[in-house]
Amino acid sequence: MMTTQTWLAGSSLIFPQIINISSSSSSHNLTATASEGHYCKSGKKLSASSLIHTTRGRVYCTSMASSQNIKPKPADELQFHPTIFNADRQDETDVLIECKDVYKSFGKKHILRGVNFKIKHGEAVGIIGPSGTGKSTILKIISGLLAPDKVSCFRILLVQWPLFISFGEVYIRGRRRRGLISDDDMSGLRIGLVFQSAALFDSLTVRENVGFLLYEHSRMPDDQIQQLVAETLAAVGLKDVEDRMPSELSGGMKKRVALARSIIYDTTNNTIEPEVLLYDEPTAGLDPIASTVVEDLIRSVHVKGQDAVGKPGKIASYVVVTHQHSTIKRAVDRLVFLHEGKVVWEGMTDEFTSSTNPIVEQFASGNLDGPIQY
Ligand SMILES: Nc1ncnc2c1ncn2[C@@H]1O[C@H](COP(=O)(O)OP(=O)(O)OP(=O)(O)O)[C@@H](O)[C@H]1O
Repeated sequence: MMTTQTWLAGSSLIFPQIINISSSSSSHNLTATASEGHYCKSGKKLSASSLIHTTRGRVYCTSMASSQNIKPKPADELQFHPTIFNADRQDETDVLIECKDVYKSFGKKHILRGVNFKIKHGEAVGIIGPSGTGKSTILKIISGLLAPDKVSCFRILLVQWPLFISFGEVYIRGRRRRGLISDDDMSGLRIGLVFQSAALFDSLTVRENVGFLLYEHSRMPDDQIQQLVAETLAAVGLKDVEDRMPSELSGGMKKRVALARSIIYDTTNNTIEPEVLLYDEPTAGLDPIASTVVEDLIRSVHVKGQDAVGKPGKIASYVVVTHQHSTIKRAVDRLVFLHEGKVVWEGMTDEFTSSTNPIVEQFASGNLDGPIQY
């Protein structure tokens, strides 16, 4: 088991906090643990009931929820520009992430059984499907927290020579990811994973939490980080909270701080890479209004949206795993439906409720009768 502050060989992702992640694939074991006994650069002891896997690049495993200071706009006032998905006119150069025949089993449980889909630049994609079908698992595989299984087909050629064919891969900008998290595989794209649960370092201030990556791994001077933290907090509708401790924040504020932490980046780095955010059930457990606020916040940090201070968002594409109809309608443009470990339907959000696919129809209506059986 890896403990906190562990550097993964050759990795390019940073995990300020990961909750309840575990994996035992290949040589990398990722397990969420408490961060007791670990210190950040400033010498402060990190305390949180969460794990930190810190590596050089960045996947931000943070949290997300209601942003109480941002008032939701009515849907008809929102200026979103959905990416038109047209299978016939797909431009492969726009593809940021591709899951190609991805398999994943946990022991004898075969969860993913050949998952195929692509995420293009500018897209806002929802992954939906029945419970336990592997939605969170595919997010963890995309972010590099879990490795897909290698499935080998044993074939006997006519000459009786065995041929092994391996498949099940994630491609990041057309390059196959090797192993779990690797610098080579991830260069050119930053991927953030935003967990539903709050996961701030209790012993650090809001400023230190949001600027964690920059304080630890950039050469930016402190005053520049301080300014960037303030700007990023303003982007998610928070002001004058930098010096507060997480215990002094409401639950919704904590989750906004976590979102700020997931979108901050080193502005002195010449190569500004596009960023993809993966949200795992960001509106689960929220009341309808709080859900709307979060859905708009997700839109606002996207390149096609505007943040709380009117600046265009920076997230190139995002993927949301959700069960909430409101989130499906408001926060994403295209849907990927997973069932029994495979993509059984893809379509635009407005096609979801009119689909005649029996699986989608049953899911959309909540009917007990149909192909989905619990
Ligand atoms: N690390 C793990 N070890 C063993 N089993 C796991 C692990 N991670 C996930 N699973 C199992 O894989 C299955 C799929 O889990 P996953 O969380 O991906 O489903 P999901 O579609 O996101 O479900 P839900 O909609 O209920 O959140 C579940 O049966 C789960 O128990």
